[in-house]
Amino acid sequence: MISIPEAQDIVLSHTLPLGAVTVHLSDALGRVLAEDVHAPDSLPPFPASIKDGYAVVSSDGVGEYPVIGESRAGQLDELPVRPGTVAYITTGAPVPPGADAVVQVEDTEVAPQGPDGVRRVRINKAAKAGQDIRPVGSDIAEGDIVLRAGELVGVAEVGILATVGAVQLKVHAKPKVAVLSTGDEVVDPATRPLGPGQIRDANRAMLLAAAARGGGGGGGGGGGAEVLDLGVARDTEGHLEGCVAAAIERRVDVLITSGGVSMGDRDLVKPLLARQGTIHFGRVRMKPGKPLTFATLEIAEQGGRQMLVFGLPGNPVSSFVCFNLVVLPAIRKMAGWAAPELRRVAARLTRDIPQDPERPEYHRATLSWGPTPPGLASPTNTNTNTNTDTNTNTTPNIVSGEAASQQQQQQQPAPLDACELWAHSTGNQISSRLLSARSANALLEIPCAAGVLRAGTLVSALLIDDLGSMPVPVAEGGVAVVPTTPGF
Ligand SMILES: Nc1nc2c(c(=O)[nH]1)N[C@H]1C(S)=C(S)[C@@H](COP(=O)(O)OP(=O)(O)OC[C@H]3O[C@@H](n4cnc5c(N)ncnc54)[C@H](O)[C@@H]3O)O[C@H]1N2
Ligand code: MOO
Repeated sequence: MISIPEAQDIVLSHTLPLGAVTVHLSDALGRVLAEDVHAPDSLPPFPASIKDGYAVVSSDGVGEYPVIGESRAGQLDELPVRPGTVAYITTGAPVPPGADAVVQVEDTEVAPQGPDGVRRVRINKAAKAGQDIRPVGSDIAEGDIVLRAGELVGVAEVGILATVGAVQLKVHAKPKVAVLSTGDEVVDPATRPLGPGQIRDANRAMLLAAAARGGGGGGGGGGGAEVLDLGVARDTEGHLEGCVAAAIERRVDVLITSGGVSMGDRDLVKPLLARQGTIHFGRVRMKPGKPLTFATLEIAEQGGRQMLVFGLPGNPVSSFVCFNLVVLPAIRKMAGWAAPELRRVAARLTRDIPQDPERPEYHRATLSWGPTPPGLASPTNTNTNTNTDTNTNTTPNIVSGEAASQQQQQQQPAPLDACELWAHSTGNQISSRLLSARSANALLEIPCAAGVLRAGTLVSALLIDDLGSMPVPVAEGGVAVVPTTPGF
């Protein structure tokens, strides 16, 4: 059996970024740019006022001046401001020729009109040359590369692209991903009541959602695959073969199957893949997901193009974990991500976690950031320890209820450096229990050993969702205990 890092390397070595396609700006979110984007002009394109006030000649200083005109945003007035005069100006408007500073309206007062009927203003504070003016190109200079090929388009990037007028963009194509469930017991989610021996198909809906979401940031926003639902293959060679043929015919880049990859006499996926292509691995040292299978099919009748096939184990949690660990990085690489691997952070366990003596485990957990949760003493070590014994370095003091509440009161407000990421286990980790993936934003990397990792131990965690929706720790009484920068 190979390890997960080996499996990931094999998968990525068979995965190539897809070619470029042109999309409209409105479809760019979550995509990876396939070319550099230049600014065709400067921003601001003219010297622009930062304030509502008066455009002045700075050397004039404090005094009363006639207001010889107005410059408003969107209206270019060519009136020159000569020494001894000022012009009214609004935020974002072009600074008229002759003026070299802006005095905000708060530093002025209306003065009595002159005998000529011209409005006058008193400037109460002398301005320095350049004050409250954004020079031409100070935000973006003409010709600047504002985004580079390989960059992921997020929300701010959409704004940047719009700013420079890039409405047609070259991005990497989205991979086409087909999802197929297998098994005679697996029936449509709409089935009610279930017949004897039946279970509803959880994997297909879940894997379609996971592939469509991709990895451009939790909660959607593109970046995922174009998905195709292939339904459920019955446990016959003929039907399974027909479903794989449908994936080929639809020219998908990736086929994800679930179920039928372990050792049963109806586990037909591996033999079929072996007949039609090359199986690169069929068992991985991991929990859950041991029978994870990866194959490539070369489609002769389609110019020898390659289709990746991931045979995920049928247990829903195994499918979920395997998708994140090996399929998602492949989808990301196809979509142009330069670093498609899951991101790793460190987090401390909030409770003891038993280890598996045979396989390293990807333990589903919800990470949250904050001070030490009630009941755990402040961490004193940064040691990841796999021993079974009660090592004092990794075993926090569990404080009494009263002491815990005193500690909680003292945590108002907690210092920033007393906060860190905490990993809350999702409970029973059996691979059939999909509720163990509920609200999980990380897979904890629990080493293979005959022991227990104690509460307070620091472990590595792979992010499978963004942290923007992580839970907010609250102290007893409902008070938020997440601190801010001192003085904020
Ligand atoms: N003799 C052995 N048996 C098993 C081994 C082994 O090494 N030796 N490995 C076990 C492990 S680990 C896993 S994981 C499973 C994976 O088995 P399969 O991929 O062949 O999956 P199935 O047998 O088809 O189904 C397993 C389980 O999941 C349910 N299932 C399947 N598809 C779906 C679906 N779309 N939605 C919801 N649930 C689904 C299915 O009913 C089974 O309960 O094999 C072990 N066996
Ligand atoms: O690997 Mo299986 O996914 O343990 O249940």
